[in-house]
Amino acid sequence: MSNILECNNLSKSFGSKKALKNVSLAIPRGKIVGLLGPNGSGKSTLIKICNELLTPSEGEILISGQKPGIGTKKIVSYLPERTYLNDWMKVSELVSFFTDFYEDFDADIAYDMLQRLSINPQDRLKTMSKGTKEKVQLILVMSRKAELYLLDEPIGGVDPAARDYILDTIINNYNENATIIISTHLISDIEKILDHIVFLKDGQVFLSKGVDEIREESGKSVDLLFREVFKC
Ligand SMILES: Nc1ncnc2c1ncn2[C@@H]1O[C@H](COP(=O)(O)OP(=O)(O)OP(=O)(O)O)[C@@H](O)[C@H]1O
Repeated sequence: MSNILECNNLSKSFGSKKALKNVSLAIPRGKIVGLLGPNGSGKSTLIKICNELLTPSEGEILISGQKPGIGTKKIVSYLPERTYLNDWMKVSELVSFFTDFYEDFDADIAYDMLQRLSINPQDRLKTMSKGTKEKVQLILVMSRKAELYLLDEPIGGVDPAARDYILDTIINNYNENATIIISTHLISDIEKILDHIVFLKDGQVFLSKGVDEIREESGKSVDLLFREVFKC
């Protein structure tokens, strides 16, 4: 089967600023991938190109063999770095909205995860703390049966005690043939669930490798390797 994501010599410029430079990547299906890099290294730019929010300056990106567009929106579930949901809505209304909007949305899974995380579906988003809003958004995104999940900074506002629980909930609810790409700075929290990592440095791929391979070759955790590679 084809790779879920392929970038071929992908570049993106904003004026004279090159946010991505000749990025070539192949991400197979069924993996949990950490898209890691310091501030400004191009992570969100890459994710936005996957979602057609930005267009490449050069090169191409293919999702399941297709350029980003209507076809790929059906198979990609995207959690943006900033919330886009109407915060006057109740969680139950958001679940209905997603049910109407996405054919692959499973409301039962969403309600099950909400219950496990003790979130009342009758609460309005605007009355919730930042971390709880993040949980709701993540639950909505992960309740689709997508082929590719793109999560841009999913758990930054969630307290450390709840992070593991959320990660477990995600892992137990998603389809094993799907791929999850997670952009995050919380590497130590998330590395136990990662199969593969991509390090971006100044808009270029510095490293793209299996996590087990990294540990075997270097004897280091991903978190430690990141701190060494990107030492200020
Ligand atoms: N709309 C834009 N206009 C101009 N420059 C931009 C724009 N969006 C991003 N950039 C620049 O592109 C580079 C990559 O930004 P990007 O947001 O992709 O980084 P990131 O790795 O997601 O960073 P962070 O970890 O801080 O979220 C940065 O230098 C940023 O300033």
